[in-house]
Amino acid sequence: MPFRPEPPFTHGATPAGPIDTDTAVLLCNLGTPDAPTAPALRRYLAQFLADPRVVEIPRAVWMLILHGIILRVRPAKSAAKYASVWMAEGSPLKVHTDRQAKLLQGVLGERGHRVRVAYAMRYGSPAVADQLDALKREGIRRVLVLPAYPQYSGATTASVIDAVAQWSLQTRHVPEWRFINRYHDDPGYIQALATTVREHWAREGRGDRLVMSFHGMPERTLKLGDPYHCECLKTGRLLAEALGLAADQWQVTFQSRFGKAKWLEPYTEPMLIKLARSGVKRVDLICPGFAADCLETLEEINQEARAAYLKAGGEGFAYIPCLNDHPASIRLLADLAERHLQGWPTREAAPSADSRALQARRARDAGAAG
Ligand SMILES: C=CC1=C(C)c2cc3[nH]c(cc4nc(cc5[nH]c(cc1n2)c(C)c5CCC(=O)O)C(CCC(=O)O)=C4C)c(C)c3C=C
Ligand SMILES: [Fe+2]
Ligand SMILES: [Fe+2]
Repeated sequence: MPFRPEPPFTHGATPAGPIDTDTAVLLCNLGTPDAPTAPALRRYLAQFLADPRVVEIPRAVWMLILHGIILRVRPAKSAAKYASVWMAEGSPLKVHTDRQAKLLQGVLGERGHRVRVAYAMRYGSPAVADQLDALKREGIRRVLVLPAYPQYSGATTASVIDAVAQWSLQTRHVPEWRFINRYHDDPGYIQALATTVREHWAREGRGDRLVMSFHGMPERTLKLGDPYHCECLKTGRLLAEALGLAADQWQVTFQSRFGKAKWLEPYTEPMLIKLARSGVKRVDLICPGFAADCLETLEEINQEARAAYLKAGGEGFAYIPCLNDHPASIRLLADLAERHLQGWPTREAAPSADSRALQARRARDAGAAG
């Protein structure tokens, strides 16, 4: 198999990127369509839903269902939903992730680290492989991969690792890698979530119940050993503890069911309807598993689930936004990165071509004198 062409290599040359460094942090999120249109959705869903990490049913059967039914029906429906949350600069997921990467670059710089921060999307653009190619062209030799998933799952975190591994398979000179697999119980993450809840309460008042809604997964993945469910529950418990909530003041639910199989329960929307019918008048809803607002939070929760709760008799529904570019969120990402960068020379100035040449001359002179 031919390898990707290597960028030209010159001994002693300084890295060619905007920062004189050979270390990068690659922030990776799920991905999103390029436009809120049926053709863009078809391209995006075809890539996303063909990932064997995402849909674990026999390939041949699934490809028939995917291409024969899902990609004919779903793109138009999903495009209309995306259109309802699209921002002037693009898809919310991409806009927030882009901002996170830029702010993270700034904070790590302020903390004295010379690192290049870039972001990539697992599906769609900017693709993981394209970003890794670009980083290599800038002279990057070490990459810390930070999947923007606090809770590990095979469908998300491991799929990002697959994309990096796939690129590695086609690359001659592979960088040094580090991966952050999870941060679901990281004190900084829990505190960042607690801060956004408290700020929300201070601004808008407090509901009767805090519902923590996580993206779902097929239930069988739990039985097959995926740690996702346990990590969601732990995040929920730690957040409730940080906020001093009693057992009847919070609960964890799972949203975004896809397909007909049983997914992790309780499902968010039916639970909200149940709460409304049982007399819980005001709920606050947070989605702790999403590092950035996206279709699943802005449309499915803040539009559809809100409407279902109010229709069932609820009187107040407050959606608490994802961490996005909140200062506590960027601090969290910087703390995570800093911890995992340890031992890599990000605090040393990368030697310039001149200083390397000087060192070489001194070594030569010392050799000649001795
Ligand atoms: C946060 C963690 C996520 C897990 C776990 C996850 C699993 C998962 N998702 C699907 C199917 C779909 N998800 C879709 C959107 C979507 N999913 C996540 C995150 C997780 N998914 C995000 C952040 C988003 C939003 C992307 C955006 O552009 O805003 C969609 C596409 C939208 C739609 O057509 O409804 C699908 C489909 C499966 C099958 C799965 C686990 C097996
Ligand atoms: Fe999803
Ligand atoms: Fe959804």
